[in-house]
Formats: sequence, C-alpha cells, structure tokens
Amino acid sequence: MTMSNNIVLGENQYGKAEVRVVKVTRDTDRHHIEDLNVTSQLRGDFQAAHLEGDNGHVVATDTQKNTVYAFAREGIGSPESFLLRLADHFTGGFDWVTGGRWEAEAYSWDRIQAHGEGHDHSFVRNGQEVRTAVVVRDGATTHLISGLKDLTVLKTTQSGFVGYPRDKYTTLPETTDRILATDVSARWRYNTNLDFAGTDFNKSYEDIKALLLEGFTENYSHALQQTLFDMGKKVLEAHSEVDEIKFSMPNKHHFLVDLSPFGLDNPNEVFFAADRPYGLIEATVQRENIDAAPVAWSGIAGFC
Ligand SMILES: O=c1[nH]c(=O)c2[nH]c(=O)[nH]c2[nH]1
Repeated sequence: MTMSNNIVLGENQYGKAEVRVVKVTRDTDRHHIEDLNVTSQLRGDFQAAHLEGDNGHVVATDTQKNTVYAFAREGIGSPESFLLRLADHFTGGFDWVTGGRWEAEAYSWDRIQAHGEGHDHSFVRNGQEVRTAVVVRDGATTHLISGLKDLTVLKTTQSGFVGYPRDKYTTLPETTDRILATDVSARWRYNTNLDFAGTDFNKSYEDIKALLLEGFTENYSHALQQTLFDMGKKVLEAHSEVDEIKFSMPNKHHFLVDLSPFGLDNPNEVFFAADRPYGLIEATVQRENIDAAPVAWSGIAGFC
C-alpha cells in the first residue's frame, strides 16, 4: 500500500446547533404554543472556506439561526414539516448547498387545568417524552426520521426472565413475575418515496406513540428484547409508510427488598429501584430487504 502525502478535506457539514424557538399562535384569546430546539447543518461545496479562507459559499450560521426564527413566524405545524421547509429553503436557495441535516427536539405543553378547564394561555410542560425529528437531504433524496426519547414506562407484572444460560458467574435468580421498566428511545424512518407534503406528521406521531405504549403492555414479556420487537412490529404493521424503527431501551432493574430481617414478608411489593448499572437493549425492527439508508442515520449515536 502506498501512502499519499496529499491532505484533502473529507466529509463536512456546519450550521447552528440548538436554536430554541417558541412560537405562540395568538389568532384568538386561546393561544397555542410550539416549542422546538432546532439544529441546521449544511452540506455541499465548502472546500474554499476550509482550504483558502474564502467564505463566498458560507451561509453564516447566524443566518441559519435567523431563518429558523423567520420561518417560525409563519407557524411550525409539525417538527417534520418545519425541517422539510428549512431543507427546501437552503438547498433551493444556494446552488452549492447539495444537502444537509436538520434536526429538532419538540417539547410539548399541556394547558393548565384551572377550575376544571384548560386555561387559554397558561401551560404546564408535559414531561412525558421528548419528540424528535431529523431530515437528511442528499442530492435528490430526502430521508426523514421521526422519534421520541425518555418515554418512561413500567409494568408491575406480566414480565419474567427465565431460561438463560448459567455459568459460574451467574447469580441472577429466574423469575416469572417481575417489574419491567424502561425509558423508550425510538426512531422510525419513513420510506423515501413518501409524499412528505401529504403526510400528517402530528397524527402519525400520536398514533405511533400509542402503538408503542400498547406494544409495551399487550403481551407477557419473556425479556425486554421480546417486548422491544413487539413494539416495533406493531408500528410497522400499522404504518406502511415506515420502513424501520430503531430502539434503545435501558432495562431499569427493580430488585425485591429482603424484609425478613424485620420479620416481614415481601410478596413482590417493596422494590429497590436501581439507577445503575442497567441492562441496555438495542435493536432495529425493519421490513425485510429494505435499503438500510445509513446516510439517514449518520450523526445518530448508537441505535437512536
Ligand atoms: O429482559 C431482560 N433481558 C436481558 O437480557 C436480561 N439480562 C438480565 O440480567 N436481565 C435481563 N432481562
């Protein structure tokens, strides 16, 4: 093998990270709120900036940030449609921008219940989960990944773990009745041939979240691995527009406390909730023979 002494620029992207934008829609006295954390990164011909100090192609990160705020003025709609608008704008407006990566986290707010009614303009952050979206544009192809993270779920029975191999380091007792708890991180990738403009991403999100929750609870769990697959299968069966779904789920162990020193029994009622170490179960559930689209996932650490 010969080694070249030529030093060249490899893959690159740049932009503004974590633009926090809150949009209040106040057409009437009943306000609506949308709350995003947006990252915009451009890909294309930025050779001269890196090699020669020529910024002629460098759409400033400050401009990218301003564009996020200016676009929010017209409403956000859904994180996915907002990111697609940004992708169209930057790839359409600058010849040398051939693609990029636009990512958002969306935080949801509930109306404060005052005297039994949802308040018009006061909100409480809904801490259940964070919604995520990523658009990756690569020339003529647009990849879209939606997801969620930190969706904490627990079931108090209908879970066990038996039948695993035992060696001299195995101490774990088998159980057919344990607590199963996890923080679900999931990301699902839409087919690239989908008409993104015609998709109601908010509806799709709510439906997929509901399917994930149903999948968690529906069957007896022989392992978190099986439950993960159940969850993914439900989503792919119901949503033909989704090609694959990736999960990262910690197994948040709950250990039965030995109350016998206090003369008490413990019929599966008092647990120690350990925060670490935790099992970490990660997998992709996908349609057979799909194009795994690695470019869509690049920049996403681990499974999701
Ligand atoms: O659902 C589980 N999967 C495992 O792989 C595992 N390993 C372990 O110790 N407990 C569990 N539980």
